[in-house]
Amino acid sequence: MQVDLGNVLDTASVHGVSRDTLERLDSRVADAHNRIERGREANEHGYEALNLPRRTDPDAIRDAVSRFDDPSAVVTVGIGGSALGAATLTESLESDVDAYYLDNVDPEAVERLLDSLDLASTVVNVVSRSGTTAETLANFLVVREAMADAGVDWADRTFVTTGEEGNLRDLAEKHDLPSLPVPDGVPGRFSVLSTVGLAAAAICGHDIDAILDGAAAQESRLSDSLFDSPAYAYGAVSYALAERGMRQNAMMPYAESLETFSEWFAQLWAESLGKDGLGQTPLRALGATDQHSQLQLYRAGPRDKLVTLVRATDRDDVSIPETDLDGLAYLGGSSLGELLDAEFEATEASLAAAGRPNVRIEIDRVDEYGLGELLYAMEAACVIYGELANVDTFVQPAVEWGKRAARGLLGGGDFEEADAVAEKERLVVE
Ligand SMILES: O=P(O)(O)OC[C@H]1O[C@](O)(CO)[C@@H](O)[C@@H]1O
Repeated sequence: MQVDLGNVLDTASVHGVSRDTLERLDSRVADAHNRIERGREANEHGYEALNLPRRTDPDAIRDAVSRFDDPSAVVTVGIGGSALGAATLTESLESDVDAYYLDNVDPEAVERLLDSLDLASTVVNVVSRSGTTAETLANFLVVREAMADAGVDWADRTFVTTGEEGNLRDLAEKHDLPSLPVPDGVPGRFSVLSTVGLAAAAICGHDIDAILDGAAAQESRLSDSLFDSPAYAYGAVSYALAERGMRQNAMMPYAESLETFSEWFAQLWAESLGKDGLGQTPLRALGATDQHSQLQLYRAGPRDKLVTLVRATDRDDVSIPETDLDGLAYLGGSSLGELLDAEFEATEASLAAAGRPNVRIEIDRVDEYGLGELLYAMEAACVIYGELANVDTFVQPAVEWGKRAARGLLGGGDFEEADAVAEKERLVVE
């Protein structure tokens, strides 16, 4: 994996950073790295996430899911970091096992999925660190009833990934369900390289050792200089640009298989860095498609965005047939991969020509190793950004208000937040 910072330098973009600025920033990176290393060595909450490549036990994960012989599908019932990491892995890699995610409570979508499944050959993986998340538990109760209605012994097709306490742990113990622990000290958005993200990947037959090997490769690159660590280079430069007004970061992978990665990145970046009025808003984009929908804004809209362009340098390819159609001969005999690369490089240069900062991230292939590298590097980038911004990267207190309001609206307790919902200001136009 490599990161190319060329187009964020002040020689390439307005609001860019000078090499002198990067050198000064590097001394702050050294301090932040030392703080991170102390946190890792002490297994401190959050920093522990960066120890996962060495701490996660792939054999324990494989053993736990080995009981489910030859499933046709796996449904992960979870939300946020309890679903997005697994989804990123399974939707980036090919498998004979269909992987689905119930990470919302849209009744039509839940019903449509359950109606489509052969529940007798489906594995259900219920994932919740807290074991109390309303959406996850509600969906599990619906799935359990659907399995019972289908004459399927739900306890025989279900395993649970959860903390040591909470409703889900109680349920697992009550019904003697197979379960996997969630790692202590690792917030959900940082847990993809643990049981939380790797169990579904293992059920789908993916090489979870290679995922961890890729992550370990990026772990080995963490250093006291951003010039020696792709992860720290990306995180530090993202921070420096946010300080210069680039308060949005468009994550734009040029690979359909990385579309869900952008969703995972969005939670990681938003929930970690959106604190104390600070943060950098992650935008989800996909190349080359969003050149035809969002590039106009990125290139000619407000000068408030960093664009992160991601691609694999090696991929399977499809030839474009020769053609005698006027004006299209230049495409004939080329390939879709060559066209995708040309679009990537043209978009990169187009942004630079308009003085719009952009970073290039390249992995070799979208395979288990490459995904492990990319995911670990983004987590480490997020951690160093949080240290430089001096925010508490590993908590998410702002999400609790809405949870209390929703629970109160459903009669789950007396919460003043629910009262506030009833007092909404109204100006209705029909
Ligand atoms: O794994 P849990 O405890 O169900 O939480 C799911 C998600 O909800 C959040 O706690 C936010 O509400 C995320 O940080 C987390 O990934």
